[in-house]
Amino acid sequence: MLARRNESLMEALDSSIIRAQGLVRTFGRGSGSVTVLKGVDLEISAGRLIALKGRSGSGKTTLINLLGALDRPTEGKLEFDGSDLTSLTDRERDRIRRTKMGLIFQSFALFPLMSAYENVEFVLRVGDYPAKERKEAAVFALEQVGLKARMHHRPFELSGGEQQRTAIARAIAHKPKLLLADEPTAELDSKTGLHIIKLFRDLVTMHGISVVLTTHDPAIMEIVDQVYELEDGQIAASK
Ligand SMILES: Nc1ncnc2c1ncn2[C@@H]1O[C@H](COP(=O)(O)OP(=O)(O)OP(=O)(O)O)[C@@H](O)[C@H]1O
Repeated sequence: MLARRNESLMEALDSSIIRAQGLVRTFGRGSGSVTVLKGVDLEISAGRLIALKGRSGSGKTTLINLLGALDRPTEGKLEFDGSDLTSLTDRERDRIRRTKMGLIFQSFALFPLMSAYENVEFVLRVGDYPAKERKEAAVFALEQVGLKARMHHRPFELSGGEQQRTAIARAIAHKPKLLLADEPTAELDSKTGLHIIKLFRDLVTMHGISVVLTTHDPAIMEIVDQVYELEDGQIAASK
């Protein structure tokens, strides 16, 4: 029994959560158009902590938006957890994003008048979770990010690191398979930023979540499993 469970865990870790082939993203039309991604190939296994780097304007956010089904590629194939994201309707893509992905942004984007707990619970409410499950899931997520003791505080009463922890709790409360984080440490000092990355590492290790984050910070690149660099619209593994 245990052996079988280990086997299925290994299979889960071996399988790809993201498969991108020849992703192209062009903005605008005609002579004013700009092609930011020019054929990105990327395969990300389940249970990995991945950093995406590249100079400003290289297309990191553009790529994160494609992976998060917030935007569609101009050309190319993009599979998430076995589903071909390019062939789905907007509604189906929304459902996959809401149930299987968590998104985290640089600016935390918390509701200022709600406590940390209410911020997390509200998103579960929008996702139609039954009331009892919402409470348990919200408290569990806040516990995981080390914020249970402060969960009834509002964002302005929390430090930047605690606000980002709240945003992470909100992104993991529905137990997603993939977390996408666009410069999640940009507004934090470097020590707090490293704590946040260690939290991502724990989530990857304990729950097999995959995390793809963008960063400019070399210290963070040291900690992740793999760094990919965007250059001239294409991607190269650099660690
Ligand atoms: N909706 C859009 N319409 C037109 N151009 C866009 C659009 N979105 C992004 N771009 C352009 O695509 C390029 C890549 O932008 P993107 O935000 O993906 O870069 P980035 O690597 O995340 O940069 P930074 O590190 O500064 O955040 C930029 O030149 C940007 O102006």
